[in-house]
Amino acid sequence: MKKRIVLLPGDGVGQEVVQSAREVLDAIAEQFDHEFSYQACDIGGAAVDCSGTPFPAETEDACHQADAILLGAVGGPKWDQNPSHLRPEKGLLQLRKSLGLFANLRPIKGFSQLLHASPLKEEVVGGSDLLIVRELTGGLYFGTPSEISKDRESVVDTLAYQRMEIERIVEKAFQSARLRRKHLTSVDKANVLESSKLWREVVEEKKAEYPDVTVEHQLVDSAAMKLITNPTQFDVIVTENMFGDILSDEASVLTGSLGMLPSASVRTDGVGLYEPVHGSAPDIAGKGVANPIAMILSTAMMLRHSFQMDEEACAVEEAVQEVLNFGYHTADLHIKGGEQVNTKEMTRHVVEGISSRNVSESIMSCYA
Ligand SMILES: NC(=O)C1=CN([C@@H]2O[C@H](COP(=O)(O)OP(=O)(O)OC[C@H]3O[C@@H](n4cnc5c(N)ncnc54)[C@H](O)[C@@H]3O)[C@@H](O)[C@H]2O)C=CC1
Ligand SMILES: CC(C)CC(=O)C(=O)O
Ligand SMILES: [Mg+2]
Repeated sequence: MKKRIVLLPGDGVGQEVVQSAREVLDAIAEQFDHEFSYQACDIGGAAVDCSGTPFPAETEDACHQADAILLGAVGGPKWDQNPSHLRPEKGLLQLRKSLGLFANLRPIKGFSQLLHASPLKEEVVGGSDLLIVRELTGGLYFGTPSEISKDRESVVDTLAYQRMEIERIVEKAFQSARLRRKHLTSVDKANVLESSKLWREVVEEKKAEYPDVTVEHQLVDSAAMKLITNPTQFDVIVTENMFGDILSDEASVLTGSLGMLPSASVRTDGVGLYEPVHGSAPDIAGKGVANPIAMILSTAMMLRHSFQMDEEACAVEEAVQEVLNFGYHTADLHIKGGEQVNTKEMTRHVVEGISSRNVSESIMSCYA
């Protein structure tokens, strides 16, 4: 199969982990006889430096024509003082909005080898397997007005949602729950926010269409606590943009590292954007030590969701599983008796796992 993939490395460790994704895709193409063509484009701080904007028109055009997009991360201290329209993060928000990618799927499933890599007790973390369905193109990150007064004495951000925006993400979450353990937790702040009251109302209306799915509502503050004290109570969590952003970084603790969490940003049909949950990690950028697994698992999500390449996605996930079985891990993790490796070595081990695989092997496990 022929596929056009746009690569958006962005900034910091984004550059390093997108290179890993490309090597993994090359191995998949060779093993399964596909033809992947790549177009690398600028976004974020790199684009501000080259073109004076975090989301150049050429990048936007390329993304609209692609079969799928892989993004590393954007941002870093170099651009922290930029005015808001020249912030790298703005480029990513514009990309998501331009493509209408309203649903961000963030699976959180720990690997058994990494149970003790979490600071939480093994008996708490064990068996946790959840999916955060985060609304991605509305809420506080997109509301207007969003401005600071000239005298810098007052500031406003706006949390706005249209009913339609809530309905479509809630539907996506119900559909996802149907394919999993059929339990949906809607997380909001309905004791205070009008947007959350409408959110809760929409969930209540929609649940009649999904009688096989059990539904509960939780307030975001206590949900944040339960996520790390009793994570196995969750199957699918649906929530608005900023709550989902924060809860998913928190949930990464269950897996041992933020460097383990993949994501897919999708709409009802069409192109998808696949991006790790983590950011540009300026504290380790350029050192070659970043964990590439979040990006590699995002690549597996791309194969499955955008290209319907289930076996190929499983091959990537199984190779990651195998590498961890051998005890290889990057510096953000620890495996008892294992060996610490850098980004390139980790990637090479995953690539070797894919290349040495017998294509007729049965599918052992699928990550998401
Ligand atoms: N999707 C994106 O492009 C995102 C961009 N950002 C941007 O990234 C920059 C840094 O933000 P932070 O709050 O520091 O969050 P971050 O996610 O970049 O890093 C948080 C911590 O996790 C570690 N970490 C992250 N990814 C890792 C990986 N692959 N391997 C090993 N360790 C990893 C980092 O070293 C750091 O200690 C900011 O400019 C922020 O706006 C933040 C989140 C998402
Ligand atoms: C630009 C930010 C909203 C990126 C981020 O933290 C995320 O999407 O998780
Ligand atoms: Mg985030």
